[in-house]
Amino acid sequence: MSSSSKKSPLYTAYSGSALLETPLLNKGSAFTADERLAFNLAGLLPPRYETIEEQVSRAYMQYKSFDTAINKHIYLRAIQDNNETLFYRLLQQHLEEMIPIIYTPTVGDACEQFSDIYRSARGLFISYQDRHQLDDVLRNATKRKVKVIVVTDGERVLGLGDQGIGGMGISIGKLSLYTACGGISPAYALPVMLDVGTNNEKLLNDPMYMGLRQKRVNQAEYDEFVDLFIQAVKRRWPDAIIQFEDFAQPNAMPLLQRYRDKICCFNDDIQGTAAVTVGTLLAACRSKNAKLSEQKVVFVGAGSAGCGIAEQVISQMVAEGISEAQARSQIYMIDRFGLLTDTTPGLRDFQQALAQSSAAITDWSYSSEFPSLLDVMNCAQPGILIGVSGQAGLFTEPVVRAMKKGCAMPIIFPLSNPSRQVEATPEQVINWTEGDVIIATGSPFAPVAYNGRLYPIAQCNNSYIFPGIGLGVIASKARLISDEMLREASKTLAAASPKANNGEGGLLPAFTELSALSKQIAFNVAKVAMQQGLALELDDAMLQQKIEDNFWLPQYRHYKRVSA
Ligand SMILES: NC(=O)c1ccc[n+]([C@@H]2O[C@H](COP(=O)([O-])OP(=O)(O)OC[C@H]3O[C@@H](n4cnc5c(N)ncnc54)[C@H](O)[C@@H]3O)[C@@H](O)[C@H]2O)c1
Ligand SMILES: O=C(O)C[C@H](O)C(=O)O
Ligand SMILES: [Mg+2]
Repeated sequence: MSSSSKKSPLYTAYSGSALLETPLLNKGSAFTADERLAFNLAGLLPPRYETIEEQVSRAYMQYKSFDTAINKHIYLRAIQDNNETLFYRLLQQHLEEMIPIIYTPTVGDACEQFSDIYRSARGLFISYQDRHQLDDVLRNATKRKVKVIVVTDGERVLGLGDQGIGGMGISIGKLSLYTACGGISPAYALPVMLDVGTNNEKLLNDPMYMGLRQKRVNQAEYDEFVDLFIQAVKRRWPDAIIQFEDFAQPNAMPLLQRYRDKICCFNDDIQGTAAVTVGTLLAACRSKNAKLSEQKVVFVGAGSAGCGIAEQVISQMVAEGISEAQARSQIYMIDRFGLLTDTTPGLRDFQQALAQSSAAITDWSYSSEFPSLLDVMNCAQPGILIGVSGQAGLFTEPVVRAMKKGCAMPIIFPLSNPSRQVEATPEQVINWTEGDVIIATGSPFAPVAYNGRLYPIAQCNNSYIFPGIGLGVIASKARLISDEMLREASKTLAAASPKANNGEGGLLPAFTELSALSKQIAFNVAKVAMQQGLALELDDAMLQQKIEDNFWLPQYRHYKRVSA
């Protein structure tokens, strides 16, 4: 790849130090002699003209000099805030090495330490106090033509609970993947943090904490604020995709239900997670010649992710030919107090439809009020176990061994993030099942050597889904994101599984394949959107062309000057 793209020149009114301080435009030492003259840069840069490849070499050398993941993260974020093209070029060249640094697990530390490691502004911090001037706030965004917004209120960041303003780290991380893996130009990507306070006492008492120093506002105030935000976005960027990220359980589903038919939005933790998990389950079932509809599925954590996945699993089982009632009878949701049944008090409405009938478990033996995870393993003998509890260590040795007794090749997905919240490590699961297991985790884990075999560990993370959905929506100008579009993303992912296709290799494609996979997801998802009348009518060649045209690559463009 050359360091300057063949694209037409970009006209800009910026010059001098303002140009160097604009991360979307800054090329640093790669500004050519002509550009340095035209843009008043003489003397502001070391004299040697460098290619982007040379800049990447230096940046990588510096990156390597940091020995902790968080310091590497801070370093990469500094490059992002200084020169976005260089940041994405560096990432493109070292994707597998750097994704765990800009995304899970390190992004979890970055959220927890957000105020301590804060260096410079990015995105929009919209506090409750700004609620009557939201149009002004949105007008201040450095990005003018926003197409994707990742918004959080920081109340449930990964499995780390309420991180207040630190949630901004996750919005930034998700959008970095939109660009690195889905080709969405960084010029179109806006991270947003809605600061309504925090209930995290540690943060409230931390003198460094940069967010509103108050408890979270009450529900009525919250709902009104979020609605004002959504309406302001609709006025400013009517076609933008809004991705809800890491909202806590009481708000995640209600917000999705309130807005999903009105604006182009989705909840990543409910729908993105469901899409990636069903896709990975389909691949896992196919690789052992089984059908998903034949399986009993146990979830540990009946929250946004667990219930979102469970509903999609049920849809998939029905699509395979069993009745909905039968499919529901094969789902076991376990939360803090054990199995959810129709006698469990205080269930949320989205949990109720997933509760087991107490009549179905009358012949089970268990000692507490509701069956525990171990009871469910012994009595239901499931083929699939999914962890989305955010609680480390819940898949204990007795639990995994009990599961193995009832199933020759269990499918076990401890999906909680970041790595330290995982329900069991891959190494433990492989040891306790004597290697007869299909495993995927939410955060990255190194391959595990067991009995002379090396087990690659698939990362079942919604990052396989959202970049492609975003690209497909942008290319086809889809108005909404439907369940059918998400199901299509699952199918596309499952079809790309090396293990299911060839009997060996990873359960999911490597992250280095993500750009190609995202284009495929974009294409298939856009076709479904068109069939549903939700998008532009394009023939296949035109759609393909739109996807390519919208796929931004980290290459410098030539600049020409316009007068201010
Ligand atoms: N891999 C992925 O792509 C992915 C996507 C989304 C969420 N997640 C992870 O899943 C976890 C949960 O996310 P969520 O959005 O569903 O959160 P959530 O808060 O909505 O749900 C978590 C649920 O776990 C339950 N729980 C807590 N302790 C438990 C215990 N000891 N036993 C059983 N259940 C228990 C809680 O009561 C809650 O209902 C997080 O760690 C998150 O990082 C992973
Ligand atoms: O952020 C991730 O890595 C996945 C998911 O959205 C989560 O909340 O854990
Ligand atoms: Mg999330």
